[in-house]
Amino acid sequence: MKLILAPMATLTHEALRRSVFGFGGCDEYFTEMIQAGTLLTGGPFEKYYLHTGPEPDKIVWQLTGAKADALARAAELVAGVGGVGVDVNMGCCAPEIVKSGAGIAWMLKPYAETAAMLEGVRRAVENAKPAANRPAEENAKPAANRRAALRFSVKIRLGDEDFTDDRFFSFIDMLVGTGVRQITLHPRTRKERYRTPPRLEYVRKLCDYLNARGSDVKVVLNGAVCDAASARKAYEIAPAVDGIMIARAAIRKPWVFAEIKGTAPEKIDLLQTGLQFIDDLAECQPPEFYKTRLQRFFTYYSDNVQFAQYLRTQLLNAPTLDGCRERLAAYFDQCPHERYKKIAP
Ligand SMILES: Cc1cc2nc3c(=O)[nH]c(=O)nc-3n(C[C@H](O)[C@H](O)[C@H](O)COP(=O)(O)O)c2cc1C
Repeated sequence: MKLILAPMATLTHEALRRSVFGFGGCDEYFTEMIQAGTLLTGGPFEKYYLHTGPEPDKIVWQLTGAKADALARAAELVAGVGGVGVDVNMGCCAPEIVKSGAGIAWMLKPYAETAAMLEGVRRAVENAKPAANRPAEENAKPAANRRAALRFSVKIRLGDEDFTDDRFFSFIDMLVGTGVRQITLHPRTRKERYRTPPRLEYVRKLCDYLNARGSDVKVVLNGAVCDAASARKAYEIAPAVDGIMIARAAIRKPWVFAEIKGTAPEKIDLLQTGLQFIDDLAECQPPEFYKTRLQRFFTYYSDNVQFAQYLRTQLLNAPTLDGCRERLAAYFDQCPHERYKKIAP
């Protein structure tokens, strides 16, 4: 069973992937959602969304957008860069995204419209040409020997508040009909956001439903997995899943995948891990993004210490990367016993 880093806007960029990789990595890394329209118009920061390090062959591009045509063209572009797959975000509930017609809005539109968008993206992924920045050896191979086309997938929720099993599974029928190869289910409704526990039994129902129809579409479970015990429990609920996807816990603990695999070190140096993240951020992101990316990361990462709120406030108000480094070091100078976090075997 695969362990997968979830897509998280402003969080799952190369610096965070390097942190995860530093503890042994995971099986696939979803990028943060990439705005299809903006990617195509080629803004000054778009190149940063196309970083693939540190494990380019494990990248899954996640796209968001309200326009079918832009999504298809962006899919062709990212698929040309390489990686494992291209995913369409159909679960984001942020009001501005939904209002624009993207994210979960695709679960609420007439099926014909959503199916047409998905078919366009699938064709684009299948037809993508290798880009100039693919390794020359790959491009030189005869077409038949080149890497297979990237996988085409979607990430969804259960739907809107009035969702019913019938409606959910007829939506799944539509997805399968478009040639989707993998479905990640975050089993909450639009309004539930993160308030109620995810209904993981729906992941099992989805596996059973597809299995009963002889479908080979893969299912990935996402929601509230944060350590080995919760991963085990999730897997017991839905043993036919192909993978477990982790979002917030991977920011709090970039070692969470190692923890689940039983390969984490006995103790984690919280200072060194935090400093390394800041160094990687400086290398992988433009200065204009430092502040928001630092804030997002340390909002979660600070949970590792006793005075989390104090550390968070200190770091969120640090004016520069150096200021952030100094404040992080100062915290562990004051609380040296907190620097090393023990990982339960
Ligand atoms: C800060 C933040 C940003 C997110 N951005 C995205 C995104 O870009 N695309 C997406 O499909 N889901 C996004 N999500 C949802 C997560 O991928 C995931 O579905 C959700 O957090 C539940 O998983 P978890 O319980 O492991 O955190 C985001 C979640 C958070 C907290």
